[in-house]
Amino acid sequence: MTAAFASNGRLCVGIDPHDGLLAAWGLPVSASGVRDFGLRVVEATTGAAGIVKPQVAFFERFGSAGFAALEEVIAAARAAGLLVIGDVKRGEIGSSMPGYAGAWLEVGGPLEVDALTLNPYLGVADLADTFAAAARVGKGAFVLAATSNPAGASVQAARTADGRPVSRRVLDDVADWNATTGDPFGPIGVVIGATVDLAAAGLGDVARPLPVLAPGFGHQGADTARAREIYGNLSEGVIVSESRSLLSSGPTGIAHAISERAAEVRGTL
Ligand SMILES: O=C(O)c1cc(=O)[nH]c(=O)n1[C@@H]1O[C@H](COP(=O)(O)O)[C@@H](O)[C@H]1O
Repeated sequence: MTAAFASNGRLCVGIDPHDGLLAAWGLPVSASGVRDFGLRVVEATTGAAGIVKPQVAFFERFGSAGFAALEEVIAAARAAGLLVIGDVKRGEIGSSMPGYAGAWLEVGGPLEVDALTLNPYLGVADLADTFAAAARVGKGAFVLAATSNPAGASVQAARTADGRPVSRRVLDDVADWNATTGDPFGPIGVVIGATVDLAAAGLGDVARPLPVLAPGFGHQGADTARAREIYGNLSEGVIVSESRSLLSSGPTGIAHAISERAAEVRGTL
């Protein structure tokens, strides 16, 4: 992860082709529209930032044509040297997880990404084989711990039997798993929204560093300039992720917007 930060930086550009953005970019709300949108974002990111995160939901809605579009976008990003985080938010009982691991982590597979987002609602232990599958091929995953949406706290701030909030238990389980690999700083990270009050979520005093995918900046209200202040101890692992705040610059303005934000992230983190 340290090497990835050095080569690809710590700004992640979200590829979220909302209907309104497609219209603003002069693209149809269709599989070809999301394909062209994704390819243009990849082109704009190349040379300006090093990580992209396609939001699979916006592709999946077009069925097989949407997945074909996503395959093209992922392939173009990887060919350009960008790291790709598949925002798929998958999570299943352990016996079904190999299906997802095969889909997103298999080397040479059509949807191969460098890391994917995982939902721990069925228990972090049932994700462990997927963590191992990722680690074996030099990939990673980000497990939802404290999400940026206000509704998330209703579950994530609840206390587990030992008194820890769910969000803290998820983070601790991920950090414990990383420790077994001999590389405590990854390969598995957590998602913590920048809109979250870390102290209230039981995350204010984490002593072990780990990768943190950090959405919630820009459109959802958090200020990128405050990233270090928001994440405190966890700042060393933070990847700032922004979608609409960059994508709304339009096809002609986005490359410049990404460059500026990347410089801001470098200066802040
Ligand atoms: O896993 C994510 O990326 C994610 C987690 C979270 O807690 N909050 C969150 O907004 N996201 C994703 O990050 C993106 C945020 O987009 P913007 O609000 O437009 O920057 C969306 O694709 C969300 O699904």
